[in-house]
This record gives sequence, C-alpha cells and structure tokens, in this order.
Amino acid sequence: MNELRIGIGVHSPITALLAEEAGADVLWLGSLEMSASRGVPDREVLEVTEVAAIVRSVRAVTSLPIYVDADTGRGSDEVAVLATKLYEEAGATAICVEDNVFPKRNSLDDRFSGRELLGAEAFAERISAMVAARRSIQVIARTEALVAGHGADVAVRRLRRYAAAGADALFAQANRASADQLLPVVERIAPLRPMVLAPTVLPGVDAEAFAAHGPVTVIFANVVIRNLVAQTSRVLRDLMASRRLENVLPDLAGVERLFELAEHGHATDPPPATGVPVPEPRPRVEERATRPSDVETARVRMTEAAFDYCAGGAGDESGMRRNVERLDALTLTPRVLRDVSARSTLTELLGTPLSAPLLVTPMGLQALCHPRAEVATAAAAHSLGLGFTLSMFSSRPVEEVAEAAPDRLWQQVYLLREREVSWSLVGRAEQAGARAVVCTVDVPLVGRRSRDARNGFRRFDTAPPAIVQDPCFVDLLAHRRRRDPSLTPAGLVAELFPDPAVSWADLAELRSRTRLPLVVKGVLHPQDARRAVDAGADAIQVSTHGGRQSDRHVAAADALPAVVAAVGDRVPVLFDSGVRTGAHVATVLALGARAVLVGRPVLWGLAARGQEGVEGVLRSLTEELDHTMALLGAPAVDGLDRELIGVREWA
Ligand SMILES: Cc1cc2nc3c(=O)[nH]c(=O)nc-3n(C[C@H](O)[C@H](O)[C@H](O)COP(=O)(O)O)c2cc1C
Repeated sequence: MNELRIGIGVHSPITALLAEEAGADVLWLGSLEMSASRGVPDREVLEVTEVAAIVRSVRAVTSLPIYVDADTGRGSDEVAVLATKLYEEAGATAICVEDNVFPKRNSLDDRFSGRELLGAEAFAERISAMVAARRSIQVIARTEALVAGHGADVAVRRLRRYAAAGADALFAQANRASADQLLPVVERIAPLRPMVLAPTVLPGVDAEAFAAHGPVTVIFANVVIRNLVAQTSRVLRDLMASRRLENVLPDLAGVERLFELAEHGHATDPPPATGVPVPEPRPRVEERATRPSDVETARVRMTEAAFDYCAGGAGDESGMRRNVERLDALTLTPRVLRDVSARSTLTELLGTPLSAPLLVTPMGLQALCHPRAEVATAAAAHSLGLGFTLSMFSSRPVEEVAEAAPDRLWQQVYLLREREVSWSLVGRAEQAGARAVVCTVDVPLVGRRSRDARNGFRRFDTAPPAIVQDPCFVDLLAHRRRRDPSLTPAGLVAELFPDPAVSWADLAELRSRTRLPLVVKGVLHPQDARRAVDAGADAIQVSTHGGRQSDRHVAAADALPAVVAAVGDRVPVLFDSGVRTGAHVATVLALGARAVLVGRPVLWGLAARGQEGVEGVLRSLTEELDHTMALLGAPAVDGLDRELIGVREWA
C-alpha cells in the first residue's frame, strides 16, 4: 500500500485546530472555503496579501502541513510568483495553481458551461517561474481538463508537462460523481509524482482506491464550511423562532471548549522526519528576547522549521537556557555620587571604532528570516555605528554586504575540509574591506539539534548559502561533479563542513594567510585561550555557540572570568551567548569582556521588521546599557569592572 494522507479544507485558525484534532494529515486552505467564509464569490477576488494573512494566522496555531489554493495565480505569472513568495514566508507548505483562465470558476459550479483552459505551455511557464522563485514551498500543479470536458488523455498529457516544468505534486480535479473519471488519470500519474485529489463529489469513492497507485493526498474540501453553514443556519433559525437559548444549547459547544482550543495551538508536533533518536526539547520554550513582541511576530512570519532552526539548541536545550539564566543570576552593586551626567559608550576594538561595545555575532542563512538577509542586518548595525560579523554561511555574498556596512564589517570563517575555499573567502573579505577575520573553532561536528531533527530541516537545501557562488567553490564543484554528476551545491557544502580534523596547525596557517586582526571564536577554557593568543590570535571570543553545540557546556558567563584572567592583559576578550538585555551587556563588560556580540534577538528583529527591526533591537540594547551605566555610577564603558559584580566583603 502506498502512502495515503488525508487533507481537510479549512479557512481559519479555529477550523484548522478542529481538523488537526480530528486527525487530519494536511490542512487545505481552499479558495471556496476562504472566499465563502468572507462572504465573497469564489472568483479570485481575495487579495494575495489577504490570503497570506490567513496562512499566517493558521500557521500560528498548527504545525501540520498547509496547502494553499492559489487558483490561477490571478491569471498572471508575476502574481503567481508573488503568491509563492508570500505564502512561503507566511508558513505554507505548498501552493496549488490551476490551469483555468482568470478569473477562475469553481469546478463544482454547474451554473456555468463552456470552461476554457489556459494553454498547457503557458501554464507550464507559470509553474517554472514559481519553482524558480521558491525557497522551500512545494508547488502543486492542478489541471481542470476533466472538468472542462476533456478525457483522461488530455489530463495526463497536461500533468506530465507540468511535472517536466518542475511541479512537485500534481492535482487532477473532477466534477462527475463517479470514480471512473479520475481513476484512469491517477493510475498513470501517481507512479510519476505525488498526487493531490479533492473528490468532493464522489461520495462512493474509497480514498484507499486512489492510493493503490502511488502517494496520494485526498482532500475533503469544503466539508467544514458547508457544515458550518448548515448547522449555524439551523441553530439560528431555532433560536430566533423560540427566542430561548436553552432550545439550542444542546447544539452548542461549551465555552470551556473554546478556551481549550485556544490553548491547544502547537500542541501536536509532526512525527520525526529522521530516524535519529534525540531527546525532546521542552515544548514551546519561551524565547527570551530584547523585544519580546519581535519573537511573536517572527514566529508567525517564519516557517516553523526556520524559526526552530534559529531558536533551537543542542540536545535538551538546557545549555542554551543556562546561558541566559546565568546572566540573569549575576547581580550588580552600584556606586553612587559619581556624576554620571555626561556618559559615553564609545569604544574601539581591533582598529574598528564603535559607538558602543556591541556587534552582531555571525549567524548563517539570514534569508530564512527576511529576504534582505544580512544586507538588512549589516545596514542596521552600520547605521548605529555598531559592528557586524558576516557568517561564512551567509545568504548574501560579502561584496554585497560590505556595501551596506563599509566600515565595521568582520568576516567569520570555518576551516572547511577543502581549506582553499576558506582561504578564498578570507581573500574576498579582505578585498571587500573587512576589518577582521573571526575563526570559529567550536564545531568539530554539528550539535544534535532536536528541533531540526524533528522537523527534518536541511538548512543548506532550504536556503543555499552565498558561498556556493565563490569561484573556488564553483571550481571544486565542477571537479567533484566529474566523479558524481548528481552532486548539488548544498550537497558539497554538507561534505565540506564541518571538518573534525581541524587543529592548532590549521589556525597557524590561517594566521599566516591574512594580515587582518584574527579573532578566535568559541573558546571556553583558559588554556585554549592562551594557546590561541600564542598562535597569533588578536582577540578571543568566549562563546558556547548559543548552546547549539552541546547541552552540557558551562554557561558562557561562568567561563568568561577565567579566560579574562588568562589572556585579558594581552588581547581583548569578547563575549556572546545568552545576551538579551542592556543589563546583560553591562554585566558581561563588568566581568572583563571588551565587547559583546548579540545573537538571536537580532534574528527576531530581522524576521519581524527587517532592517528597522534590527535597528530597534540594537538601539534598545545600547540605550539600556547607557541607562545601566548611569545607575551603576560608571560614566564610560571602561568604568564597568569586577568591583560591580555581586556582593562582596568590601574593605
Ligand atoms: C541561526 C544561527 C546561526 C548561526 N550561525 C553561525 C555561524 O555561521 N557561524 C558562527 O560562528 N556562529 C554561528 N551561530 C552562533 C552565534 O554566532 C552565537 O555564538 C550564538 O548565537 C550566541 O547565542 P545567543 O544567540 O543565544 O545569544 C549561529 C547562531 C544562530 C542562532
């Protein structure tokens, strides 16, 4: 038996929750459901942005796959492409377009005759454009050939053409109340591509009969909305006739049921997509953020898998949480009467002037958060006079980001299995005007991230990093493809990274390859800090990688003092992992760090409001730092020192 999945047509968060509770595998946001529930005809009159808002609201309460009906794409390739991007960004799993001419007529509406179809070639072009524009959303191509009165051969020919244009799944719509219209198409198409069917008018058909030929999703479309109309009008009729609530009470859900449904959002996780046994993180970990509303907006704007990739940590995520908890636990003892009327957060780091000791830490694949990705983040940091570190796995190339943040750009690198690719990026970053190179040394293997395993999230497939266009990478790919023609750019990235054999000798080689200041990131042990400085590091970045590598790591704030004691008199010590507030920044500086690198809060700002959102986060941190300094009696950042930490036996 092939895989059979059942989809239910819904139009709102509450109907999605009911479908999920009933055991649906897939949610279908059908055009009839969405338009009827808004009281308008099913003739493509809803705005694409309005549909995106519906998708977003449904995504906020469920982790089930969401397939969105995009009708003909408003008869335009351009709108179909826009819908692809918007629905993807809103959290849809798949978008479905059909080969009707605009404005489409519902296939079940027999008040019309003489249905016209768009030419198969023109529709195939629309599919190709959508496939080229998407990052992860699946494209479902639907033919109305049977509804237009053509036979199975025409439907099959069209669907094959759409498959060749790149459609991920194929949908044949039928309008006759017998299975013989649809089965001959399913027999020939289901072995070729997964199929989606909505046999709403075939009451006698057993869904299993379709799945005998290949993976099929059978959607029971418009059941929910028709039930809602039938039941609601009956109840309201009875109520108005009797004017007594108790007459209709037995037909109403209790209000507790509404409370319960509203609490229920996100409670059901999809089954693990890989066989890797990993501990389950606590459900719905509260993400601490500089601006909490950013997290909620990001949660709705991003796909669940992308959100989880950014938010998640290794193992049971206790290491990730500990970073924040330990910063929260440290208290400060203020000094008073120190004239703090004139304060300054200005500083300078490795030749980079900064308006405050704050930089954005390297974080890869920011296109998962916002289409402008690192360009928006770097521009935000630049506009406030703060630093920005570009990840080796950035979505945008260093040359483009350098234009947005010309003076304060640092480049992070990993030492890949083919070192030449790392050296190539270092060279390009130097050329583009980067002011420092940051070498991350805490990833001999990628941490076991439970959420990614559960979501089956393959980051490089979902959002290919810009490094795949690096000339050295391109040459290497061409070379490797002679042996393995099916090797994809994302596949090669995954082969090159990480390299568990990286050692101190490699760090020495990197040192010899660049004249830029070298920061070694991911150091927790004081002896490693000493050795890195002996090997030529110009700064040490204390970091647990935000708890993404191991859940047993010491909290970064607990490791910092020993590293400062070991090397703080020779090089600046930098810090990241768990910083969420300006008071955290002040605490870390008081523990001896020279600057703080901000991580996830920046991603939430980016996802919520692009460049403006990142500026909001960085501005809040800077203002709160300044405020905390005043309260501590420290008019300048170098006045923040160990004396301010906790309670001691003061002499
Ligand atoms: C989504 C994401 C991607 C990251 N990518 C990288 C990377 O490419 N290189 C790197 O050195 N660190 C990377 N990091 C780690 C950060 O630089 C930093 O150590 C961490 O985010 C700090 O923890 P915090 O965000 O909880 O404050 C990434 C972190 C996140 C959240």
